[in-house]
Amino acid sequence: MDSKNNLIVDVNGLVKRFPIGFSGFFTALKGIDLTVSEGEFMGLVGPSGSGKTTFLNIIGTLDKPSEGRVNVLDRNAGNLTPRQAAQLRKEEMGFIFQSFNLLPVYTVFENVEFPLLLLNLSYGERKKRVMETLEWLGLTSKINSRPPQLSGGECQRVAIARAMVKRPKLVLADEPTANLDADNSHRILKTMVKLNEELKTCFIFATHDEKVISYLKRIVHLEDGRIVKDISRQKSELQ
Ligand SMILES: Nc1ncnc2c1ncn2[C@@H]1O[C@H](COP(=O)(O)OP(=O)(O)OP(=O)(O)O)[C@@H](O)[C@H]1O
Repeated sequence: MDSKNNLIVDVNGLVKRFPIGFSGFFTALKGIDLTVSEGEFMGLVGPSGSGKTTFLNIIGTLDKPSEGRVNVLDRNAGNLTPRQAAQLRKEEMGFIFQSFNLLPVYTVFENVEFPLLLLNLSYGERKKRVMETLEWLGLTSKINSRPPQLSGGECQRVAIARAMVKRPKLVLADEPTANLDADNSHRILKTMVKLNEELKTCFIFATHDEKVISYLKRIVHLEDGRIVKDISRQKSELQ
């Protein structure tokens, strides 16, 4: 099989510079090469300021490379117009953030349904997908609750449901356990492993949380804007 066919992310010579002051630049990513294949469960790991979020944002088409080629889901991310990037995100990617980003006045059902409204599916199809996804996440009894009535762990499970409901090939998760206690962290991580294994969804994390790291099948270490180690692990080495 041609391995190019199942690449979700293909990055070559990525450099990211941010303008600072009047004429200066800060170089956050200093020449990154990386490929990620379908169904991986991997993380960008490294100290604060090493470039994890910057890299994740570029993979997620939320920011553009300064130099280099970044292919995501067979598109050249550097050449997408804002409209094309938004289309790619809404159709093929899921995002999970540390702050959950749920809509507080809407119910759990409505929060999870939201990405499907952007895809013009019928109500019947939306309802079927939302209910199925809430069942995977163990949230069926909470469909009519609103985020302020939920615990942090439940809110993050709603956020995972919202990211998964359109069955994206790629989910990007930036410090998804930062606001959770240890029990809830393990619970949502186990859920994500299960979704990765059953649906073959590719997960890319940005994290320095040891709990998250203990579940990763591949760890890409960043230091000062460069990849310094890329380690794949056997199932027996994982949580
Ligand atoms: N918009 C920006 N303008 C200037 N510098 C930036 C900008 N965004 C990020 N940086 C700098 O780029 C470097 C990498 O930041 P990034 O947020 O990617 O790190 P990180 O590894 O995710 O850190 P953390 O774990 O603390 O979230 C940091 O030194 C940061 O200050």
